[in-house]
Amino acid sequence: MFLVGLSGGIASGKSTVVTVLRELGCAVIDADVIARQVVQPHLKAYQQIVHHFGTEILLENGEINREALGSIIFSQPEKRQLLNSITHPEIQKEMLKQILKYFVLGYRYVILDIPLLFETNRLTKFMKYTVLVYCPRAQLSRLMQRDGLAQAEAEARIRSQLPLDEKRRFATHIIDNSGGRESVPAHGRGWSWRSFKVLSNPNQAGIL
Ligand SMILES: CC(C)(COP(=O)(O)OP(=O)(O)OC[C@H]1O[C@@H](n2cnc3c(N)ncnc32)[C@H](O)[C@@H]1O)[C@@H](O)C(=O)NCCC(=O)NCCS
Ligand SMILES: Nc1ncnc2c1ncn2[C@@H]1O[C@H](COP(=O)(O)OP(=O)(O)OP(=O)(O)O)[C@@H](O)[C@H]1O
Repeated sequence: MFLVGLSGGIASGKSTVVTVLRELGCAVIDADVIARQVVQPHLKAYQQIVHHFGTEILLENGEINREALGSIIFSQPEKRQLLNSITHPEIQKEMLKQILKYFVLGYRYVILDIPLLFETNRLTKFMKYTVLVYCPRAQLSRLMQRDGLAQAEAEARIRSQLPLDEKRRFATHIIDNSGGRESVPAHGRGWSWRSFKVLSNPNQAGIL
């Protein structure tokens, strides 16, 4: 079995690409989904977050207030580092379990959607390919629109990650997601594999 790492900047279109890959029958493991699961009340990461960030970052029902935690960690690098050190080991353990599940099910390729793949560089050595979803020009406006953020907040989130052009140097394959939805042929929810332009794909058939 081969692992394929899929990454990109915040709001560059990873989930949109993943929707299409899932429709094509690919096995996809989503780190953002797992990141939500591992901070459910009373799990280890939850307890550590409350210990370090205080009960002010909790909602009334005891769950983590993601908006409040986000506004702390995207503006304070040392707090971001702290949150990463709490959550990443738990996320990686759960990813490993899911990889094993797909291995047992007989999948030849498993796609790992990991926003911080290139920042957490040590994971890339396990990947057969690394794919970057790339859309530098539209990223800021898509992020502001999707999350209802002011420009300064959206820019802080983008700055909390490696610049797209640096990530680009590490990726074996690049998917250009600059094209708008209107350029996409009517299909399903409006997306198809043809929506995206693969810029460098020596082995595209191998991925799919
Ligand atoms: C800060 C949190 C609470 C914000 O939650 P929210 O629901 O608003 O955003 P969501 O989780 O959907 O993440 C959206 C995007 O933000 C970016 N992002 C998330 N965490 C980080 C981080 N620690 N550093 C840089 N970018 C990040 C990613 O591009 C991600 O796709 C949440 O992202 C979190 O718990 N992050 C720490 C865990 C983590 O590193 N997740 C990324 C996957 S490994
Ligand atoms: N080609 C496109 N044309 C227009 N809008 C797009 C395109 N691709 C994605 N979007 C929109 O941009 C926003 C960000 O896309 P998406 O959520 O897929 O990004 P992401 O990389 O998964 O984000 P995150 O890092 O926050 O998880 C969404 O609102 C999505 O609908």
